Amino acid sequence: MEKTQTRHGDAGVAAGAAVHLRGLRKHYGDVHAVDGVDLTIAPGEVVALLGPNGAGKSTTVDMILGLTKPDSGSVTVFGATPDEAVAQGAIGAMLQGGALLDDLTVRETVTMIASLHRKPMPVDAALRSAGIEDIAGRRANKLSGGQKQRVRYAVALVSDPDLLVLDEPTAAMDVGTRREFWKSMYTYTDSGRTVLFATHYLEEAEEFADRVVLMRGGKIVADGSVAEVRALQGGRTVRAVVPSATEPVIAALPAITGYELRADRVSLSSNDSDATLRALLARFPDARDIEVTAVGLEGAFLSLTSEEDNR
Ligand SMILES: Nc1ncnc2c1ncn2[C@@H]1O[C@H](COP(=O)(O)OP(=O)(O)OP(=O)(O)O)[C@@H](O)[C@H]1O
Repeated sequence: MEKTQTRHGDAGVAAGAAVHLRGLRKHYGDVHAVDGVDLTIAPGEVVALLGPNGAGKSTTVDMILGLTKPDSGSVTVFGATPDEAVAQGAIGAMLQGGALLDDLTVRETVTMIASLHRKPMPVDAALRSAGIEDIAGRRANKLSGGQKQRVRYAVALVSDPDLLVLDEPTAAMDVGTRREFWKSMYTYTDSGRTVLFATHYLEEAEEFADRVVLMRGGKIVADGSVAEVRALQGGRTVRAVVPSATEPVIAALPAITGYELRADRVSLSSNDSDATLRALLARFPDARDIEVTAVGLEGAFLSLTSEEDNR
């Protein structure tokens, strides 16, 4: 829970934060795209922004980058306005479908962007980090979707920014390319830089983020470490093969919040897996291949983003 800040205290927090959003709002007619977001990201944090389609992630990202002006509320990036932070090269951004110039090669594209910045990293270092040295001579119109994404990543990186903001960075990448991409991100975050990325891939958030911010209907509905957000949706899943299972008995097992019975396979959602498992074994001694797993981030995501809008 965030504490109420005094004017002076809030200014102090804002100055020390990588990203500081306070009372941020953006409405389009009746659509409350972002509806009162408070968020402070400390330098060095790797934060995943999650939420279903239309939750307000891109609009939030656009306001952090100064591409969209809020209706009300404030945004600071390392204590400066977004425009100042961008001008200083402090923010690198990789946006969904950011345009690339078809006639330029990959190297020319990255070199051109580097020339716009005061203290860029060497172009070769950016190409290497993005894993695109081997296609440096290729024109943008000859690249696959995943390769284009990596060029956008090199473009975001070349100013050597302290904050990287990535909107669905791996959307067009295959599984192998995604792995490579995140490996390169590790190198970047190891040096203490800050990353905010919006994603639809929960496993990416689970694996790479220190912190998960879950949005729904323009508001933040959960914010914490992966383990904390997962724990908001307590409970476990008990799976077993139960040849003699019958639906009425399964449905009456203690502590279950849901069940599925397919042929002889039983899957039980439980908020006390010990009690459920004991009763299952007592009723069905032939139960075998038993598995108890914690509800993943996906379970928390689904439950937190699909509840009725009653907040
Ligand atoms: N320029 C705009 N004009 C009107 N409505 C907009 C505009 N931009 C966004 N919206 C609306 O604001 C809401 C939030 O959109 P936003 O793109 O921020 O969501 P998102 O969480 O990024 O979704 P997705 O996962 O689909 O990218 C949506 O209902 C969207 O239709």
